[in-house]
Amino acid sequence: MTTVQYRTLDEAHLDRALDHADLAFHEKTTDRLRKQFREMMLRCERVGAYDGESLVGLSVAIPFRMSVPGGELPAAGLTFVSVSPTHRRRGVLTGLLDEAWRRSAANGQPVAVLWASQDAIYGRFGFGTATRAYNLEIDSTRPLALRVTPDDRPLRLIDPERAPGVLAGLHAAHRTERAGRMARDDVWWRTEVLPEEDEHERDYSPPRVVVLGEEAPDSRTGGYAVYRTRREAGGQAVVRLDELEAETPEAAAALWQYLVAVDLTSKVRAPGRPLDDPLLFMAADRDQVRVVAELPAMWLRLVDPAAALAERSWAAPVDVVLEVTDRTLPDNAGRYRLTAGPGQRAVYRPADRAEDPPVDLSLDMRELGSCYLGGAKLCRMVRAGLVTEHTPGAAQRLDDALRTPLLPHAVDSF
Ligand SMILES: CC(=O)SCCNC(=O)CCNC(=O)[C@H](O)C(C)(C)COP(=O)(O)OP(=O)(O)OC[C@H]1O[C@@H](n2cnc3c(N)ncnc32)[C@H](O)[C@@H]1OP(=O)(O)O
Repeated sequence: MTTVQYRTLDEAHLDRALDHADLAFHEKTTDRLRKQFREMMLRCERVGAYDGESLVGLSVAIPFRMSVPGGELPAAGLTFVSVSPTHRRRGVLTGLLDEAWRRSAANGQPVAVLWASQDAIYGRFGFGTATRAYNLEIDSTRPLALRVTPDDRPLRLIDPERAPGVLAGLHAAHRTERAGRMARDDVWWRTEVLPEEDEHERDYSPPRVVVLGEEAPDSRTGGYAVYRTRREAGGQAVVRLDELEAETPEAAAALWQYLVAVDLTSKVRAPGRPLDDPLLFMAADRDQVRVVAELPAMWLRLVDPAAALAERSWAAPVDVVLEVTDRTLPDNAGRYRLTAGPGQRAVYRPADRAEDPPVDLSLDMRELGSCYLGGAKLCRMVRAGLVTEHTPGAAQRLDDALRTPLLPHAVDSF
């Protein structure tokens, strides 16, 4: 019987780690990507699971700053989570995540986030689906019919090399409008948003970047879209939208109409859009703009719930006692009183005082993680039997307090 040890993945083992990840994810990573991943991993927390000298498991945590309602906080973005096929279902993932929690706490990251390869894996570890997304398809064989008059400023195609400098201002200004969005540095723009070749769909064109309006000194353009195209079997091409940001509804309308009007194309695919994408409301003909899938997007785990809850804003006053289960971080389980309100920093503390009222809601940490960014509703979880309401109206009161004007939306997958 061997014992697996968890320790920082040595810099000298980066290539072994990438071979291991290729094995687990059935990939053959190109030399260009290997170089990029090595550089990325050097900036991250890296945990290796070692059986003797063999690397049998890996997890990497990217240090993010993530928007939450009313602000932002440090988050650990887990990726490259993988266990060798020879060591699966022996608790290695469990060991890797235990180590990840310790490191998140040490690094002052009250939440961990990830994109799951399979829906069934992470709920048991206290992760809940915190953002969901629509995949949209637009019929572009005809002009896009909209109920909003598009901004008539000129559109410019710019060189992707220059794009980070031109787009970053608008992206940064709009990022905190929705919870779940990451701050980007120049490296992230170049390697994750604008790489020459798309890592997952290699037959798409290089990125095209279209910008609305004149170039402003503060790089706050009226809006921009990043997209790629691919010729389909029948001869026509498809436009795949990667990102669209706009100052105003009119600016968004101009960019959507541009994408639909690209010649020799018959469809715009817009994966990963927010569930309240303004396009869904401004479209004059919803037969032309169709939701083809709704998917879980980013998962979130409250590692330090008190710190995380204190960092977000609240839409209404709330004072509830929660009975929380947390199988994988048992120190977070128990009875807690949450007191919060507009303009007030939330207090989340053990409900162990004589004056504390009885439990209002019983739930698992997974459900609290789903609700944290304002995306999921406790009332619906009560109806689904996932949350028990002991005090009538308590779930609605907590939902009212957690509510955000726009739904959370994660753009950067990792
Ligand atoms: C954020 C990301 O990087 S997502 C990518 C995740 N990685 C992959 O999909 C790569 C291929 N798969 C793997 O590497 C591994 O199978 C992993 C990482 C998914 C699981 O690793 P393991 O070491 O086998 O998991 P471990 O033994 O700790 O399992 C813990 C629990 O999760 C369950 N579990 C593990 N994987 C799965 C799965 N794919 N589906 C359902 N349940 C699972 C186990 O049954 C176990 O349940 P239990 O606590 O009730 O006994």
